[in-house]
Amino acid sequence: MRQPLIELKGIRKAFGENVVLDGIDLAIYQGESLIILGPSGTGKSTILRIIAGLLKPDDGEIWIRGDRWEGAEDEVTRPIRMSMVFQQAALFDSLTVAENVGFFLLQHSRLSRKRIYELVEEKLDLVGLPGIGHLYPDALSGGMRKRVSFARAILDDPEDADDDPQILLYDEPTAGLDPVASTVIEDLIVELQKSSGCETYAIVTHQHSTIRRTGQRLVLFYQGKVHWRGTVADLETTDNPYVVQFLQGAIQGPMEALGKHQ
Ligand SMILES: Nc1ncnc2c1ncn2[C@@H]1O[C@H](COP(=O)(O)OP(=O)(O)OP(=O)(O)O)[C@@H](O)[C@H]1O
Repeated sequence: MRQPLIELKGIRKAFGENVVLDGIDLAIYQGESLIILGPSGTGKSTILRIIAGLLKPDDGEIWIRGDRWEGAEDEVTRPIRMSMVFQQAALFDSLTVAENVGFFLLQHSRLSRKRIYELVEEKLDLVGLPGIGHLYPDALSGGMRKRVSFARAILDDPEDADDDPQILLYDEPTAGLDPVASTVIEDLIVELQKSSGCETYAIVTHQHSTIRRTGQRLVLFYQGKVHWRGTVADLETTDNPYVVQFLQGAIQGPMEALGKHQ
């Protein structure tokens, strides 16, 4: 059987009395796009932050390429580079677009500033925003800000092979965007899988178009547990009551319309 790039086993996380993840098993395989879906407040962003090493689980194991990973908060021992695109584009308003995209390399790499800005321009071109490096974020639309944050996520140091992102994690990449802007972002996600050098990604979303256009394998979370696993094609045929309710947006069903965490 294929070995997952990342595998989570029995992950548990509570905030005070609020048990958000209750024994989650999840695998991400090389080259796939995994969609984590489910209603609000069910721990989707929390699991992404645990995968990214931004949050430690209370219990459970994280395996990377078959080795147990214990140093979730220890950058030095991280055996894999992941990039995360946050729900809010999380750009610094006081920096130009180019400074935002190049931020990490400007701080940490030995590349010249000229070279970094060339790389920044290449990535801006890749996300369909050539020539906007001199602008400040407040001059951009929400969709453009998202695309800038994608450019930042895929920027790496070409002279440092260890710096290449191997997994991209997207937290609700199309939230708050109109249908046309969502389509642009969804196309970009699919395009980046082919052209950015990082072919593996996980996306948290509850937008139906994003699920269908960018997803391959899906897991459905509800109240801290996985209630369904399948493929995009399976969405058409499954009679799993959680999936049916989710797709129909129905109030009736196993998921509370307004759960205590929503
Ligand atoms: N740092 C934190 N401290 C306390 N509670 C938190 C923290 N982070 C998340 N939570 C709680 O954990 C639960 C799950 O949050 P999470 O953001 O993972 O859900 P989600 O499924 O991504 O929701 P949404 O779709 O609305 O973004 C919520 O009840 C949230 O309030």
